[in-house]
Amino acid sequence: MYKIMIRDNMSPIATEILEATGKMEVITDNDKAGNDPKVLSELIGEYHGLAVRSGTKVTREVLEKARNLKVIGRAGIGVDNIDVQAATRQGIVVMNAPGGNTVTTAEHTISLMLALARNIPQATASLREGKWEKKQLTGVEITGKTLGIIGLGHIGRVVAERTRGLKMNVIAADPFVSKDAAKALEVELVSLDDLFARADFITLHVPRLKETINMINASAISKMKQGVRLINCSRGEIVDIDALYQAVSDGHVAGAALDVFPQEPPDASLPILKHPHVIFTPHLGASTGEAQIKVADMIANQMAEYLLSGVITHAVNFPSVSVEIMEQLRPHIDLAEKMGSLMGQLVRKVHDITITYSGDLTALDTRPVTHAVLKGLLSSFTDKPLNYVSAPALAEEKGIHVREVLSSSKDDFSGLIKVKLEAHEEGPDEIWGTIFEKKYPRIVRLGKIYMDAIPEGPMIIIQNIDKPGVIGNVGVTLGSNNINIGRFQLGRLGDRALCMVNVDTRADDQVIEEIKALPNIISADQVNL
Ligand SMILES: NC(=O)c1ccc[n+]([C@@H]2O[C@H](COP(=O)([O-])OP(=O)(O)OC[C@H]3O[C@@H](n4cnc5c(N)ncnc54)[C@H](O)[C@@H]3O)[C@@H](O)[C@H]2O)c1
Ligand SMILES: O=C(O)CC[C@@H](O)C(=O)O
Repeated sequence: MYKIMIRDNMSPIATEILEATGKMEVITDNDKAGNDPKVLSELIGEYHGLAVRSGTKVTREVLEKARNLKVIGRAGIGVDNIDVQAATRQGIVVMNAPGGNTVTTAEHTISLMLALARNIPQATASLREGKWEKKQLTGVEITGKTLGIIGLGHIGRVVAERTRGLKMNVIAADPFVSKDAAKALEVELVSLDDLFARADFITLHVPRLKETINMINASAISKMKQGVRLINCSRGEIVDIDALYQAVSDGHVAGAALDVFPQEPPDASLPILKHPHVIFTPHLGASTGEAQIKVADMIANQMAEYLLSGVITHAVNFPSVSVEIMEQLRPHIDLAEKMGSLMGQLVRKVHDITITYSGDLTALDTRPVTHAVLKGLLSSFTDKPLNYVSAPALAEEKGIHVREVLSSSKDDFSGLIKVKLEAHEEGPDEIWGTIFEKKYPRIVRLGKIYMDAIPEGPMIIIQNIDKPGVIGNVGVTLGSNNINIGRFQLGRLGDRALCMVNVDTRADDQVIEEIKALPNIISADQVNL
C-alpha cells in the first residue's frame, strides 16, 4: 500500500481516484498549520506521495525528512512552492497539471480587468456603506484599447483570444514565442519596452523565474503610459509591490488588480491593500469548481500511474512519456541501466559519457534511456539511493558531461545503444547493446570486441590473450570452486579475446584472483547485473 497525503483543499475527486486503485491509503490534511515547513517535516516521513496546490511549501527542510516520498503532485501549474532541485536530487518526481486551470485563470484575468475598468469592487463597497456615488466611480471602456500581454503561454493565449473578441488591440511580449506563432493568434509580438510604451492595460502571465522576479519595478513602470492599468494573475513576486504602490499613489498607474502577492496571505498592514484604485482577490485565479476538478483529476491519475506502473506524465524534472511510448522504451531502459551498471563496475573514473542511439530508437524520446544509463553507471559510485530522476543531477554534481547523439548510421541492428566513456583509467571504454525480438537484451560489443552476451545476474568479464587452454582453465577454476557456469560467451579481435561468463552464484574475490593468475589472462572482473 502507498500512503498519500493530500493538502490545500483539493477537490475530493483526487482521493476517489487514488483510493479506487485499491493500493493507496489517502490522508487528507487541510490543516493550514501543515503549510509551515516545520510542521510538514514532522508529518511527511511515512508518505510515498504528496499532492498539493499553492498553499503548502515543500521546502528542502521538508524533503530532507521525506525518506519514503516518490512523487509530489501539484494540482495546478506553478511549482514555485516546491524545491524542485532538492526533490530531483532525492529522486522525487515533481508533476504538475498544465492546462487544467488555464481557461479559468484567463477568465479571472478578464473579470479583474473589467472590474478594474468599471470600479466594480469599489462601487459594491460604496453601496454597502449606503452611498450612491456615480461621478467618482466613472470607469473606462476597454473597446479599442490596447492590451499588453506579458507571457504568451497557455493562459496568455486564452486571454488574447477572448480579449480580441472584446474588441481590444492585443499585443504581447514573450521572448520564447515566434512571430509566426503570435501571428497565428492574431497578436502583434513586440518588445517589452514597446509593450510598456503602447499598452493601456497590461496583464502578466509569466512564471516565477530568476529573470521575471520584480520585472515590473520602478524602472519598468516609468516606461509605461500615464494612466495604464495593471492586472497580475501570475505570481506576486513578478511585481515590486512598493514600486506599484508608489505609482498608483502618484497617478502614473491608474489602477491595478492583484490576485497574487509576494507573501500569501499578505500582511494586513501592506499599504497597497488600502489603496482605493487597487482591487484584489486572494489567489482565486484557478478557483472554479470546474478547474479544481480538472487539476485534481489530472494529478491523481498521473500520481497513480507513476506509482503503479512507472509512467511519468507532466513531470517538471523528468521527460514525460506516454504509456504507449513507455511500453516501447521499457526493454531499452532495462538494457541501458545494465549497460551503465556493467561499465560502472568495470571502470572507476568517468569524466564524459556519449550515448549514441541509432535505428528504431531515434524515432523515440530517448531521454529516459539516457537517465537509465546514468543510474546504472553512477550506482556503482555512490551509496546514496539513486533513481532515474536523481541520476542526471548526480552526474552534474560530479562534473560528468553527458552527450546524447541520435545517429542515422545503418548498423546491423534494428535499434542500437552505444555508451562511450572518456578519460577513465583502464578497462574497456565502450559498450553496445540491443534488444532482440523486442524483448531480449544483448550486449553486442564491449571495448572493441563484438559478442553476443546476456547481461544478467553475476558475470565474470575476462580479457585474455587468445591462446589455447584459457577457456578450459577458467572452467576448471570455477568448477573446483563449486561455481556453475550458466553461459560462456566469447569474442575476439586479433590476438585478444573477451569472455563474458554468466555464473549461477557470485564468486569470492579469491576465485577472481585465481582466474587472474591463470596463464594468458589480462584481466578478470566480476560484475552483478
Ligand atoms: N493566479 C492563479 O491562480 C494562477 C493559475 C494558474 C497559473 N498561474 C501562474 O501563471 C503562470 C503562467 O501560466 P501558464 O499556464 O500560461 O504558463 P506557460 O508556461 O504556459 O506560459 C508562460 C509563458 O511565459 C513566457 N515567459 C517566460 N519568461 C518570460 C519573460 N522573461 N518575458 C516574457 N515572457 C516570458 C514563456 O515563454 C511562456 O510562453 C504560471 O507560471 C503560474 O505562476 C497563476
Ligand atoms: O491551486 C491554486 O488555487 C492556484 C494554482 C495556480 O497558482 C497555479 O499555478 O496553477
